Amino acid sequence: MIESKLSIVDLTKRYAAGLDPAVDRLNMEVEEGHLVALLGPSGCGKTTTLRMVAGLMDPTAGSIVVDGKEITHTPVNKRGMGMVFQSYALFPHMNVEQNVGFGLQMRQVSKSEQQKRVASALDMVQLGHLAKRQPKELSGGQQQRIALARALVVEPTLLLLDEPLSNLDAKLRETMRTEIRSIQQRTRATTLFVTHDQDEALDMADRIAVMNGGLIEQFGSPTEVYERPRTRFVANFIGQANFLKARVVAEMGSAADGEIHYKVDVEGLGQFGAVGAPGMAGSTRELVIRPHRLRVGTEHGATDAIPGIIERISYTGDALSVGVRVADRTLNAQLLTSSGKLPRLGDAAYLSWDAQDAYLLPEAPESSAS
Ligand SMILES: Nc1ncnc2c1ncn2[C@@H]1O[C@H](COP(=O)(O)OP(=O)(O)OP(=O)(O)O)[C@@H](O)[C@H]1O
Repeated sequence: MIESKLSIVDLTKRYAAGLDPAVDRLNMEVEEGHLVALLGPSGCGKTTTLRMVAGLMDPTAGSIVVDGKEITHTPVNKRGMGMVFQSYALFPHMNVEQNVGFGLQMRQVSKSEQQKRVASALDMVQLGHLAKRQPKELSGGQQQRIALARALVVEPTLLLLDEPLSNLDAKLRETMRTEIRSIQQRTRATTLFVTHDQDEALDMADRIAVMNGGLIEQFGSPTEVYERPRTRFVANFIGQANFLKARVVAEMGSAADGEIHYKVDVEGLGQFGAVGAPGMAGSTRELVIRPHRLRVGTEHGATDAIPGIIERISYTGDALSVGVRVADRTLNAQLLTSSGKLPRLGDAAYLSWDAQDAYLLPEAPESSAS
């Protein structure tokens, strides 16, 4: 068994008696060298969790274990963690290299060693040429890179990043994503990364903890949380999804990865193929289909294609996002703009999908009457 770098056990934070806990018995195991994204909507407890791991805030209950040692109440400066918090801005009265070297100075590293390590940390974020600048002479993106160098230079056992890209424009965000990921992979620093941006999490993380109301709803690889969401919340929060309430009529055989291929009945639309966990026959579930997995035909080709009308089109550059009215609902689909003849409002459209792209959620729908 692989020993976790970081174990979070029943971690709870209640800001005041009578308030709901901001973090509610949260459990998580982080493997050495992994980048884990804490992802969730505003107020779900991401920053509170990160601050407790950092030692900036005392938990109400639960424990934090790093390398097998409990550190729940260890003071922040004894934890050996690197942090980039928004509230932890660069020191304004120190130049770039003094900022980056600060942690080493505190640890009484020799002057010559400090110089060497600061230079290499600045190289890592490709800002060696700005070593003598003051923070106010740097752009927002450069400041964030310096903050990252300052966190990395102490070779932290854990790197904690709280929305480190939040103040950057879209283009720089993307560049910095790649940069942080490649630095993290080079240094193998185990990293917790708070974000509310699903694309950032999917792109950067080895594992994603999808949080909701102080709890982790799902912990898994980007592919798992995207392809096999455990709950409607996860399916909705990560990417876009169509939900259809479906009666699971019969088992049709085994699918990949221990899943079962089912025939399902979607009220008003007919019977279709889908996949899900074993044991769902006879129940009512929600079917999740990602918009780009819906095929949109212009002719009634497939026998089980669902006829509809294009009622909304929006252009996103590479793709057209279309709303297709079928019976009493609208399904969202996506078409590549390079895929030939594009639909217009009011056109007839025929929707179909491959069984493996229609996933039955393990969680029962809120009201299971179909
Ligand atoms: N100092 C505080 N006192 C009381 N409640 C707080 C305090 N700080 C945060 N909270 C509450 O705790 C919950 C979790 O807050 P937290 O900042 O951890 O969320 P978050 O997921 O990081 O949100 P965001 O994405 O908006 O930063 C929220 O309901 C918030 O209002």
